[in-house]
This record gives sequence, C-alpha cells and structure tokens, in this order.
Amino acid sequence: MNVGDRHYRTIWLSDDGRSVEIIDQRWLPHDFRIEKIGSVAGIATAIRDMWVRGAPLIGVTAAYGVAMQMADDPSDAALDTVWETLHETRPTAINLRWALDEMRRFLRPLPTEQRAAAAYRRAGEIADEDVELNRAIGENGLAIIKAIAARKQKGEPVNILTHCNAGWLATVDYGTATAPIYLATEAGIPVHVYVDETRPRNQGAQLTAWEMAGHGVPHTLIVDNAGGHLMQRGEIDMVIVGTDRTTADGDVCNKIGTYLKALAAADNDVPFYVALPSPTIDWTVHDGLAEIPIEQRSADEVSLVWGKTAAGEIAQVRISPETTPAANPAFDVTPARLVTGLITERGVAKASREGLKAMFPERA
Ligand SMILES: CSC[C@H]1O[C@H](OP(=O)(O)O)[C@H](O)[C@@H]1O
Repeated sequence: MNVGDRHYRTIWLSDDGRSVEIIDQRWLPHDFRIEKIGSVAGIATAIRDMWVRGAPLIGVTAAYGVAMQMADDPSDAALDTVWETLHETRPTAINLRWALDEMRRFLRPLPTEQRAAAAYRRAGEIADEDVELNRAIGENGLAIIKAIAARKQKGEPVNILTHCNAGWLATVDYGTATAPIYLATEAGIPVHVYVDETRPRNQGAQLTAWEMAGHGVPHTLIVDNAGGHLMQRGEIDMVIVGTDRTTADGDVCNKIGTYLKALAAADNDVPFYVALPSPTIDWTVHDGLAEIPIEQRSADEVSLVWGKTAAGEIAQVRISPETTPAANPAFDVTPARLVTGLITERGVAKASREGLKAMFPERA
C-alpha cells in the first residue's frame, strides 16, 4: 500500500538478492523504520519479537529465512534445522508452518546446488500469491459491504468494526480484513471503521489506525470493551476480522478479544465475518478450542505500554504495580457457530466442515 506517495510492501528482497528489508512495525505509528535482515537468526528475532507480525506476513518472512539458510548451507540437515528454528518462533499462526512445510516440500527433491536460487524464487512467489489472495478476498468482501450499503440511506457510511490488525501490515499487501474496506473506499462506497485498540500490544491503535489514516478511510479508535456497547445501539453494521488459524470445521483463532466481539455480535444480530486466505486453514484440526496452541506472551506486554512522550520520544511506561503479575494469552478461539461467513479468495464460505469442503474440495 502507499506510505505517502510511495508504494510499499511489508517485506521485499534487498538489492543484494539475499537479504530482505521489512517495515519494523514496533515503532509505528510514531516512526517508519526499515530494517534489513540477512540471517536466519535475524528472521527468527523479527518474527518472535514482532518486528513483523500477522499470520500471512509471518509465513512469507519465514520462507525468506529458509532461502537464507539454503544460501549458507543447502543440505537436508540444514533444511530440517531451519524448519525447527523458525517454527518455534510463534506457535499459533498456521501460515508459519504452512510456509515452512511448503518450502521444504519444494526444496527437498532439488539437488543442493539448485536450492538457494529456487528457495528465493519460491519465497517471492509465496509473497506474490499472498497479494493475489488478499485482493480476491477484497473483492468477495466488497460484495458484502455493497449489500449493506444498499440497505442504508444514501451517503450513510457502512459502519465496520475490526479487531487487531489484519491489514496490509499483517500481510505482504492489501491485508485480509482490510482488503474489502480499501476496495470499498476506492469504489466510493462510504465506510467508517471502528478500530479496536487491541490490548495489550495495541495493533489496532498503532497499526490499523495508521493504515486507515494513511488511506483516508474514516475511522474512530475505540477501547476494546466498547464494541458490544456500540453493537447494542445499532452503531455497527458488520464486524470483519482476520485469523491466525481456522480449523477444517470453521473455528477461528484470532487475536485475544475476538471471541468477545463475536459473542456481542451474535447477541445483537450483527454479521460477524472472518477474512480467511486458504493457507490459514489448518485442515488437520477440527476443534479449535482443544487443538490450536495459544501463544502465551510476556507479562511485560500487559504491564508496560509503548507510546510517544510530549518530548517526542518513543518510550515504554508501566501501568501496573511492579509486583503485580500479568497473564498474556495472545489469541482466542471463536466457535464456528458465531461466525456469519468466512470470506476466502474463492468466495464466502459457511463456517463449517461442509462449507469449507465445498469451497476447497481438493484440500478438505
Ligand atoms: C491477517 S492475519 C492478522 C492477525 O495476526 C494478528 O496477530 P499478531 O499481531 O499477534 O501477529 C492478529 O491475530 C490478526 O488478526
């Protein structure tokens, strides 16, 4: 997407043909920093410490990490080692495992001397595929927004609530949950986005709000706990979120707090959609609550928050007593029964085994 008048992806191959450059999302919205990464260790740190984050982007970043390993040591042993090293960086987003599996499947049959070039080529393809998947999700989600707009007074915006950041910053470009919003804006359909701040790391306040502002999308930042209140008062027309892993039965794992939004949406008859690129479907699991590992992140993410001081410095401040322990589950699972529809690159699927099987018969 555009940052000012320049187009950016979130990750791209450096001119040296070996390193990648990424937007270091830890400093947004206060500072736009690009970091160059040229090693597997650097890729692992960038994923684990959330310089880059978002299920699809994590997968693409890991794919380039495999390519860097192949440039160093293209042996089978090294291919297995890099799979393990990167797989353990974050446990919940299935795109990480999907990308690592895809790279290993693709590279294993190749002669070692061909692996490095092939790995960089495949990583680039996965990045390009992500953009196309998201554009298609945008088109399929746009139809939903158009249908809602048609039922409203002319000129009245479609009020959309989104949680966390499933924007272009969570992918290579376009985003998943934000893709329909961007396409609606480009089509001149009035939309207004309620942006959940998304504690504890504030991906909404820091990233989604920055994206919306950067693209002229009318939006309002709200605290996480306000969504239900707005739905009760008829101020939300639809909810759209991303996902880090969706089961073959349509259970949706996403940023902590998503489940509560889905409950409030169900209680107020507000349609609750999930933008779902197919690499985010884990066909091997059915019961999300029982089978999806939930990442437990540092208590410091709860007790400390980042912001910009009046003096313009980016700093962390403590918001709780030094002695107060904190728990930080990073994701939760929304049961399929609370999901109105899964907006995939092929169309809107019912959140069920039958619905996903009908949409992806060759994979189920
Ligand atoms: C399009 S996937 C975005 C997904 O990833 C986020 O998690 P994190 O920021 O911890 O990587 C969040 O769950 C988003 O919905």
